[in-house]
Amino acid sequence: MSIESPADRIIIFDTTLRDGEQSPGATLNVQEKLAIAHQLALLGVDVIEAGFAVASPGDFQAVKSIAEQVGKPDGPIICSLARAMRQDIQAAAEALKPAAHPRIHTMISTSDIHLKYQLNKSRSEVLAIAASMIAYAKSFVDDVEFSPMDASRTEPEFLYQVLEIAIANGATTINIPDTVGYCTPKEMGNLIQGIRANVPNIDQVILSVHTQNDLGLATANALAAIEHGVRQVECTINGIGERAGNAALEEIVMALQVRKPFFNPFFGRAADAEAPLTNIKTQEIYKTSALVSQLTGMLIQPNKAIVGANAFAHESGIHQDGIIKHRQTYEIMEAASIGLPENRIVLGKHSGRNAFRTRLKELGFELNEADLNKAFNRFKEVADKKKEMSDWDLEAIVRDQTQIQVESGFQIEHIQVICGDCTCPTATITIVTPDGKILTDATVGTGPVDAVYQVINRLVQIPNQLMEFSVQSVTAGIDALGTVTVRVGHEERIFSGQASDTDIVVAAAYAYMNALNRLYRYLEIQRPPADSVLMPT
Ligand SMILES: CC(=O)SCCNC(=O)CCNC(=O)[C@H](O)C(C)(C)COP(=O)(O)OP(=O)(O)OC[C@H]1O[C@@H](n2cnc3c(N)ncnc32)[C@H](O)[C@@H]1OP(=O)(O)O
Ligand SMILES: CC(C)C(=O)C(=O)O
Repeated sequence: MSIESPADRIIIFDTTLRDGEQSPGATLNVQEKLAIAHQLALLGVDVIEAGFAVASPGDFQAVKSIAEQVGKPDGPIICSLARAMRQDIQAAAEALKPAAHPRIHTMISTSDIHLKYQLNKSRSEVLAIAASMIAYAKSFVDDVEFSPMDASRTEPEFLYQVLEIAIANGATTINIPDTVGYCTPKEMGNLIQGIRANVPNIDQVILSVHTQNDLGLATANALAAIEHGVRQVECTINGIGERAGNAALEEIVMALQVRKPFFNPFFGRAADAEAPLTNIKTQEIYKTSALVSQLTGMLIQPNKAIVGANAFAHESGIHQDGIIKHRQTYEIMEAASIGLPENRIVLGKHSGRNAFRTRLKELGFELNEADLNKAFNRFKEVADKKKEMSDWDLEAIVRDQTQIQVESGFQIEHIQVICGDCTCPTATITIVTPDGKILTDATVGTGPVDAVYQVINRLVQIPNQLMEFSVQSVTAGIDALGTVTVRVGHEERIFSGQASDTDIVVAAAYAYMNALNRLYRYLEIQRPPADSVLMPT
């Protein structure tokens, strides 16, 4: 893809795989990052920030694989973050080599508080580093983005000076981060206005904004920046990211779509102009959101704008009355516009493979034969226990069955649990180890889940701490599928796992095993063979 006339629309820079992955516990492996990157390309994002190549061998490999497999000539720009340091820029350039459109995103702090306490550098030193490192990045790629970190708390005159030097040394995108989510929308507008008025040549580069959500203002700040001339926004799916997260892609995109007549004049268009303000295929939003939530284990709060379970639900009588009479009395957008499946009942235990495949296709899932068979077998098992199968159930089944399996992990063979108010909860579990051994053990616990987790721990023997456990019902009704999400900690890292079943104790066992398999895989990569050098030195 190319960005020929950035003034005409908003460039969507997705940083789910970089800033989003900085959410505690959202660690993704390379295959998971690739799956999300493919979906982001389908969604139509312009730029994918695939990671921070120097951060770890895994991040380097993820950027490289995404550059190879998603960074096609007609695909998005693939970007890696790099501190304003030679080793970071070299790692980014190396990992991005296979991309048709590579971008290096380099950054250095500019606020006095960061200079004094973190970098221990003077303003003139920071100016010199920014100039030389942007020029260095430019020696590898044409497309260089520069971020003055903590820009919103930087003294404006110094910020203007840094940006002027960044442009003079070849930056093609200037990104303004509100790193600690401190700005209000009015201040953000003034900041952008000040930059546009005081930085020479600023209109020759793409002006971008990166807003954090510490005060819940990330989307509002991004929209305020757009009103003042910013043409790229950095955002993440479901708003995940460091601390309280980033501006949510789906909120910005839908605000620009639903309120197009309001935003059009800021692009020099007539209020009723029809062309979209982004390249996003909004019907892919729901699917992307669900995939990111599943793979990161970051649940979506039910009242989350656009993608929350309640976002299109009408509970109260007066609202329902209005909706029945005329939808738009209480709805400003249609669920279908974000690709939300309608809760229609379509299939049951007597349905065949053809109807199953057709319905999945309508829901946007194109499965290969092996995945289709796995999902169909599971569908039949669930349909035996559950009278009505909704689109939501089908989706949970497909995601469960086709989720990226951690290679060489532990598999649960059988699980049996006895519990009740006059018995000691007891779990018996058989697993297959990565090297093919079959092991069985049993124990009692304070409750069925405790018993199951104790047995799994005894069988798997990977030290870990259960940090979070949650159960969500996929649909209403006593026979609903339950989705269990767990997070386990090991030293400084957190790993998540998810699984669905009509029996939530079974779902809990599989979710825990999924998380432990991720931890197991992580521990395996910590011991790479001596000849595997992933990062340039
Ligand atoms: C606002 C943001 O989201 S920025 C992105 C944040 N993301 C991450 O940090 C995730 C990935 N990070 C990492 O894996 C590690 O922090 C690494 C690999 C980058 C660096 O690891 P380490 O070398 O162990 O350094 P550590 O993380 O302890 O400290 C950061 C160092 O970078 C320096 N630094 C921070 N930002 C910059 C910058 N933009 N340019 C140059 N140096 C910088 C700090 O001053 C500190 O250096 P010091 O140790 O000499 O004081
Ligand atoms: C790297 C920059 C853009 C960042 O994430 C921030 O400042 O929050």
